[in-house]
Amino acid sequence: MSPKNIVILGSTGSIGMQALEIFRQHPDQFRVLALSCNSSWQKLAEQVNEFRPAYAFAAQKKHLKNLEKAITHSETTLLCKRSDLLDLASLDEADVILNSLVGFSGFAPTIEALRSGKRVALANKESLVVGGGLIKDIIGDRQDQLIPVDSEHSAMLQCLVGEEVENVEKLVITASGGPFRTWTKEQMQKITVEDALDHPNWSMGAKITIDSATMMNKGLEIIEAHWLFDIPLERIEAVVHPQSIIHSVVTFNDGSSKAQLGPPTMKVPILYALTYPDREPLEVPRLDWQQAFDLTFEPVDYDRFPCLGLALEAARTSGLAPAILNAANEVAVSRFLDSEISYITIPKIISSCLEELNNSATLSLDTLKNIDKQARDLARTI
Ligand SMILES: NC(=O)C1=CN([C@@H]2O[C@H](COP(=O)(O)OP(=O)(O)OC[C@H]3O[C@@H](n4cnc5c(N)ncnc54)[C@H](OP(=O)(O)O)[C@@H]3O)[C@@H](O)[C@H]2O)C=CC1
Ligand SMILES: CC(=O)[C@@H](O)[C@H](O)COP(=O)(O)O
Ligand SMILES: [Mn+2]
Repeated sequence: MSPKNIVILGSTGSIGMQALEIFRQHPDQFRVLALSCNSSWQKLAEQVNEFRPAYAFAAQKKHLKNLEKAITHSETTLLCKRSDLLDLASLDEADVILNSLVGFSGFAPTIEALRSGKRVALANKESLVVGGGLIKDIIGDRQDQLIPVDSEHSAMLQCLVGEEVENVEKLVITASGGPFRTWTKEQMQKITVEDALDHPNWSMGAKITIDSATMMNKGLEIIEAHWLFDIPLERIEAVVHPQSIIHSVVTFNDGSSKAQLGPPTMKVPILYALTYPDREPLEVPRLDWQQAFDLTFEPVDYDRFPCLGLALEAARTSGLAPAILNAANEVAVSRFLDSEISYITIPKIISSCLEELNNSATLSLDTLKNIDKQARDLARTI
């Protein structure tokens, strides 16, 4: 079989780099067609020198000269215009677009890739949060155009293979509970950036790590599951599972439940999304069933983690509310990472934006870009 041509949008991030590690294990199966970064030009240059893609994109133009100098061959065309990123998302030669951009920056590339008929391996959950309805309209019944990379959604997809969605009673999405699972409200007043970046089970980019610490991540993931699997919000529930070994559970209408398990590594869901519906061998740790280990479960505490409730409320409101939630969250997380606001201020900013901004409009790329900007501007001032 000829190798699959892969475009990685966000190759210098946590998901992008893990995808490249997989390609090192499978050099005959994947060909890197394009890579991209925002500002990490040195990392991108190293990747370009190793994988020799046809294209490389840096979102920040000021780094283009440095990038050019650091690249040791002439096989790669360097790009930096915003529209170039959209062109990469719809390259004729591409078999799969791995969207591992973070935040709203990943939304337009998802739309562009899907509109041009490409298969998207989607790590960028924010795409479905802000514009799930729009995305569903584009793909129609071509469900296999959009394959989740997110570990819980990959787990659900693996449980759903061979099943009818009509027979699904409930999706149970597991949450590690993050670094503050056992902290009291009083302790949570004094959370530092370092505390919040210390995820117990996963090593990820800064934004999603803070989302896990506030449990906004689970709210975003419930919305993501709702659009991916066409299951009403009230039939999706979160449960805290501190070991992150069961990645999610699907319960069927005959009372049977299926779960997908494995030690926490994103390489499994990344590879599955790139090869779906097939599987390929992968060198990652296995569960050792001869060693005793505990799998425990706890209910979610909506009082200590208000971001989760805000996400569900925005999802129920629908319209532009999830896009407002997302933009306000991105700004609040970035301000927290810059030590400008405290951890407990994050949900307050999001809540104010949801209250103050008008959430009714027809969903389109333009209305979503417009509300994203409005919510960001407001969130910066609170
Ligand atoms: N990491 C994980 O284990 C998991 C991640 N996800 C999801 O995957 C997505 C990526 O996460 P993760 O890899 O952790 O994120 P990272 O922050 O590690 O990487 C993000 C990537 O996007 C690039 N980027 C950031 N902003 C822009 C922009 N404005 N324009 C163009 N490129 C940009 C970054 O470039 P640069 O390096 O130059 O900044 C980097 O390549 C997120 O949506 C996250 O929620 C889902 C499940 C697990
Ligand atoms: C690895 C992955 O998919 C993350 O989204 C992870 O789930 C984050 O951990 P939490 O369960 O703490 O949100
Ligand atoms: Mn996840």
